[in-house]
Amino acid sequence: MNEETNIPELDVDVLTETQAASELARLSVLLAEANTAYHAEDAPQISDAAFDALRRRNAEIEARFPHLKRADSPSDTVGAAPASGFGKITHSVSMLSLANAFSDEDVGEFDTSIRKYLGLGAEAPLSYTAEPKIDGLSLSLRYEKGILTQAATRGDGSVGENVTANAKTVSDIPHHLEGTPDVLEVRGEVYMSHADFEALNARQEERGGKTFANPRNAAAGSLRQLDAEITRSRPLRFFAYAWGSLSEPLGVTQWQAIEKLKDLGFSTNPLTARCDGPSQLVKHYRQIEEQRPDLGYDIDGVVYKVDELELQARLGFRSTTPRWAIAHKFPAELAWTRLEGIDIQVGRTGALSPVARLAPVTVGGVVVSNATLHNEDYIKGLDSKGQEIRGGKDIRVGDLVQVYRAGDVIPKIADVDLGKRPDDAIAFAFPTACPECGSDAVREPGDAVRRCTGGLICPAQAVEKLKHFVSRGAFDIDGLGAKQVEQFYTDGWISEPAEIFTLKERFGTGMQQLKNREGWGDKSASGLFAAIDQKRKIPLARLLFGLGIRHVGEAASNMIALHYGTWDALAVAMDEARPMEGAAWDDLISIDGMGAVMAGSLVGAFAQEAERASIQRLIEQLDVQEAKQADTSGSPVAGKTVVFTGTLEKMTRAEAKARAERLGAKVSGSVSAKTDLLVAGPGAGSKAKKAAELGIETLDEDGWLELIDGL
Ligand SMILES: NC(=O)c1ccc[n+]([C@@H]2O[C@H](COP(=O)([O-])OP(=O)(O)OC[C@H]3O[C@@H](n4cnc5c(N)ncnc54)[C@H](O)[C@@H]3O)[C@@H](O)[C@H]2O)c1
Ligand SMILES: [Zn+2]
Repeated sequence: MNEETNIPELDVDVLTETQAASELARLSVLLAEANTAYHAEDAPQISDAAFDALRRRNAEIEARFPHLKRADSPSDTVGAAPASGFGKITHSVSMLSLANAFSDEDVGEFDTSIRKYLGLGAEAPLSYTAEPKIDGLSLSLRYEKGILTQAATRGDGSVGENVTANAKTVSDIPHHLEGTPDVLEVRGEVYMSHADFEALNARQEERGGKTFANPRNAAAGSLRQLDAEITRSRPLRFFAYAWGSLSEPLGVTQWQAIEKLKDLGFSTNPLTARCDGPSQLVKHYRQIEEQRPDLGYDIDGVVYKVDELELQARLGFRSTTPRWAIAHKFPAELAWTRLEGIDIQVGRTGALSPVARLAPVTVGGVVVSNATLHNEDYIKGLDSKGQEIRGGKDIRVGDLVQVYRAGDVIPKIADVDLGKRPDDAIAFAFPTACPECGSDAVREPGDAVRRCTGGLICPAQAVEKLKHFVSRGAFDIDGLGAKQVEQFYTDGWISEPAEIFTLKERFGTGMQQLKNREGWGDKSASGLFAAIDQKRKIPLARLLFGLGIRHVGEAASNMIALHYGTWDALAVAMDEARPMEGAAWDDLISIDGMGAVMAGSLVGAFAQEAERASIQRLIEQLDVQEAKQADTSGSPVAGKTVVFTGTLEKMTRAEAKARAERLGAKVSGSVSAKTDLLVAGPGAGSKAKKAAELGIETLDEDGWLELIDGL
């Protein structure tokens, strides 16, 4: 069981091949969704630790079943595709991620593997640079003849978002440079200081705007604004630490290049050092770790890079990371504090989530007063398999607990000090009734979570559902955010999504008073009605995502919408699939990325009478747009099954797949008799062999690009 996604997970070593394939499909969807939430929306839905665990699980399954590795494998992706709304910039040199080291031994191994790759003996000199890993987002700045012409985010590593106007508002980013090569692409990190972050959140809070979970999200959310004037009002900073295209080298070592960037007028990090080997690297790491609380900005590790640029060039890249660099991450941060209470929050799907209320404590420069307790077993000291965690120690109100935070969005409790437990502390009794509506809260077999059975009568579920309904990936109604729907709900004006669309007819002129209410600014009622009316016409995928059905995220909604096309077809199919067997069920399960859990949840939502009636009332207010595959007439690959293998040099796997799918092709992860075309880059192995055996047409990357040229 993944603690945060609450989905049962089988051990990797007992998976059958079929289970493994469906698990890889599921993980690719989950990870793609998490990546979009984190990188494209700057609003992570799960913690970094949960994300890293899913990614590791995916890698483990791929290692056991290499032939099942998907064309869109999350192991081969960086970040997320550029968000719509921004112009796109194709990077002349890819912007990649970094491999991680978690221990001193890992650093030793990093040095050893580099020596081995370069054929250097253990004693041969080999220097590195060591510098803080800034927790922000990377940005590439292009200067032509000294003038800043372009700024791009990393995006998916090969295509980023055009944020030129925004970057120009960052005080650390020069608009003109003297004495530069004709082409100079400077790369570095945009970040926000702790002080600016807190002031920004306080301001946002006052205005009823969006607040940010941490400085990284704030920096990313501020740079990635469609209106550069908003970026200008946000205090962003920039450290330069790398480069892309250059018409002339900046030096022969990393160190020289950074010095040169500094001379040109960029801020470079003052804690950068040159080190002679692993022991010096680790020593510098400890020094930086000590200074970390006083830096005033977030860092999450120290980056080591081979100093000689010629050696960097020889070492080159893996699919998503350079071989010549590694990020030595700081361990999870820990602090002890008193647990003052346990609150139960009720979510959109009725899940009762226990939250620890803590005596405020600073963990890594951030004041923490809440931590997640996951579920009732976790409080008891058990994991999802009924095995002991924390040595089986339960968590009680009054306990001294160890809080930990690993660059994480949500702090957790790592340990309990039984020696300091008050004599009168009693085991926590997890409620069996919903604290919000009093309905029974039940736990289905195999589910770690206890859920309120109140459904639509539960105010907590109703509010969370409404908040989700108006969220960015769903209806995204201008001027109607989480705060506003909550207020409408409390006032009794809106109790379900359909009522958003009948607000005007029910309250009409009475709503002029909005203006005078907190959080509404100058937004007039007529402006709000117009924004609501605009969203009556809604794409099927957004509608489906907006319904907030358990397990059905954005990516899944897209696929389901494309599969059924229209609302009517979808609704009929869900009714037919209700017995969870038969043709309609099989058809549902066949959708790429769909598992039995998601399918069951989807069918269940349509089968539940009150929920269905509520959905029906909503549909009557809407004009649901048909989801269509792009026009593929004239496409030579429409209807064909294509497999990509080997290294693609001009596009990422994800891009190749997306483009092929837009052209009407079906992209598969493995070669079979049904395959029509294999696109094989360098390093293509067993798949190319199999294709040759089966007599399947094979093209190299250039051949493929030529085939689809102009489409
Ligand atoms: N919570 C979630 O849902 C979620 C989703 C996706 C990713 N993540 C988290 O994001 C991280 C993965 O993101 P990533 O691929 O950007 O990798 P990363 O952040 O671990 O490392 C790569 C990045 O480090 C940055 N960097 C900072 N200082 C640097 C320096 N001095 N030199 C070189 N690079 C420097 C660069 O921007 C580079 O792109 C993980 O920690 C993961 O947990 C979380
Ligand atoms: Zn309830």
